[in-house]
Amino acid sequence: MTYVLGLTGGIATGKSTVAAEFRKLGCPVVDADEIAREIVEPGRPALRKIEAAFGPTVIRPDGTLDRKSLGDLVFNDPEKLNTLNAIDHPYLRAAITDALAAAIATGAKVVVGEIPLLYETHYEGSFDGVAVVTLPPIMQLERLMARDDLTREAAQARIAAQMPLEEKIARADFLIDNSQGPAMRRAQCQELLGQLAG
Ligand SMILES: CC(C)(COP(=O)(O)OP(=O)(O)OC[C@H]1O[C@@H](n2cnc3c(N)ncnc32)[C@H](O)[C@@H]1O)[C@@H](O)C(=O)NCCC(=O)NCCS
Ligand SMILES: Nc1ncnc2c1ncn2[C@@H]1O[C@H](COP(=O)(O)OP(=O)(O)OP(=O)(O)O)[C@@H](O)[C@H]1O
Repeated sequence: MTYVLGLTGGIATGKSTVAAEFRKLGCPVVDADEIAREIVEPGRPALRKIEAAFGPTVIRPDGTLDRKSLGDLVFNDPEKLNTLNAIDHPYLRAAITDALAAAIATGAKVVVGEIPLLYETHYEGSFDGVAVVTLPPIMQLERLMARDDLTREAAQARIAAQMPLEEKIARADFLIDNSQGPAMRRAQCQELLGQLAG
């Protein structure tokens, strides 16, 4: 039996870094951010709907989505974010479900679904358990500002666009503390895998 583990957390708490660790340890990982980029490739229906809803300024001259421009719009306006979610999420859900089924079909003992909005979009039912990657709020803000070259205000707006990390922590089945270095991260992933696959 495969154990299907959901992996989530706040923005920039380190989900992708932790997912990379699980990959190294042999687990197939389904990455919702990657799938979210695929469903808005040129020619896809979601991209046409986004252009119709947000106008031509969110499309680059080469026909691809201008992610920075759309991000600036939606992360500063909850109504616009709702509009984007209503367009994207049905396509996302279908693609994530297919990708998880394919990963489970490999027969791996543990399959990981890295889903930033796992709780916000009620994906809990797709998983046997959920691990939340945690970080003190000040470190989350600093890592987000540094990684995406955002001002404090822009970073705070992105954090505020998600369910508070505290609430995700309260719902979690497992916690992975990413405030320390790679050795501690690896040890926690190994321990969790041992628990799940054992
Ligand atoms: C708005 C977009 C174009 C901004 O692109 P950008 O390259 O700047 O960010 P990226 O996609 O790498 O996302 C970075 C992080 O932002 C957060 N985030 C992304 N989308 C959302 C959202 N709809 N609501 C809240 N937080 C979000 C997540 O923590 C994600 O890991 C992009 O995030 C997007 O298309 N979002 C809608 C799709 C979605 O819901 N993705 C989340 C998958 S669960
Ligand atoms: N233990 C750590 N120590 C220092 N920096 C770290 C650590 N783990 C991750 N980072 C850095 O923090 C930033 C956020 O990490 P990562 O991109 O994995 O977060 P994420 O949760 O996947 O983000 P998003 O929600 O945007 O997808 C990155 O720049 C990453 O290199």
